[in-house]
Amino acid sequence: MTLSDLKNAEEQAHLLAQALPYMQRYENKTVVVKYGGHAMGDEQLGQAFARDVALLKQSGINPVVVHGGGPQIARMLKTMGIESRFEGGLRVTDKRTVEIVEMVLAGSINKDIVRMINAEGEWAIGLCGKDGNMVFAEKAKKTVRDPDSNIERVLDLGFVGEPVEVDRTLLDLLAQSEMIPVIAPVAPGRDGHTYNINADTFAGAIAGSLEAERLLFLTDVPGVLDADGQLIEELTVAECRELIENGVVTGGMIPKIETCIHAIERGVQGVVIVNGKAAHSVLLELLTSHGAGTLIVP
Ligand SMILES: Nc1ncnc2c1ncn2[C@@H]1O[C@H](COP(=O)(O)OP(=O)(O)O)[C@@H](O)[C@H]1O
Ligand SMILES: CC(=O)N[C@@H](CCC(=O)OP(=O)(O)O)C(=O)O
Repeated sequence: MTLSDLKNAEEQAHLLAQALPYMQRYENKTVVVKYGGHAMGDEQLGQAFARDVALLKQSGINPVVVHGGGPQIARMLKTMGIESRFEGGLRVTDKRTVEIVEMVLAGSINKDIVRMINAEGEWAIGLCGKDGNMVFAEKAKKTVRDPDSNIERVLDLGFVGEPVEVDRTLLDLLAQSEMIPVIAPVAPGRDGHTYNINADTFAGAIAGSLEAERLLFLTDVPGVLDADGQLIEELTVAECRELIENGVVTGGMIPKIETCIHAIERGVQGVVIVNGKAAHSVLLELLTSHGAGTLIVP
């Protein structure tokens, strides 16, 4: 059952009673929600997501939204006639591409999410890593192993960054205020360049710095799927590594899983990958006994 299905006060009271222990558990705690580009696009679902975020804040929880926008960037690049390709789940980003990435992520998508949360009566504030010196990045140093020769090769991904410094000052201030931060994964380097950071990686860095109680990934699949396409409800870090190595996890799921592993190793209490295409997946995951998706544990 979703909140929108509720028809009468009795049902609402029942649901509230069920949610109360969970609300108390997360009270004054930080929950980082990574809203993936594939989970976006439908206005009603987007508004349901915004309502969930607003409800968390109203319940005394500290929600921090980090968003992606891969498909939206792809559309804009196509319109502008710019070719784009991925290596190991990351977009190879040249100078022109990083400008479009910043425009789409820190511009239109960020402000659209802010608009939707504000429409729920809250005060969202749209940011990226540049604001308040929040995040500094370095050029990503990624390698891939050639499956035939087993030789490791360094990838030059251009202006793809990895977050190397996170300053939580601004986010701590916002946590004590009415504001809900909505953050785009773009950050400057100390070298003066702007870097495109995978939104999962960025969300992991923010969650780690804030010592978040939970990190939730909203994507377009029910969770991590096995080789037969069945949902895996719980995974250990070792099992995650195995799934990447044997090729069951590919594409955009690779940075997501890698982020989960890092986040767990840095002390984030729980990491969950859920279906952002199901209405109110954030509330259902956090505030009901039937949490959905894949839970990653140490
Ligand atoms: N084993 C797997 N289980 C689930 N999804 C997978 C798996 N391997 C690859 N994927 C892909 O990962 C995608 C989610 O990552 P991504 O495209 O980056 O989404 P988002 O925009 O939400 O970050 C899924 O749509 C799916 O195509
Ligand atoms: C380096 C890199 O790949 N950056 C991503 C940033 C957006 C993103 O991660 O969006 P999703 O969460 O929707 O996939 C990109 O350019 O697509």
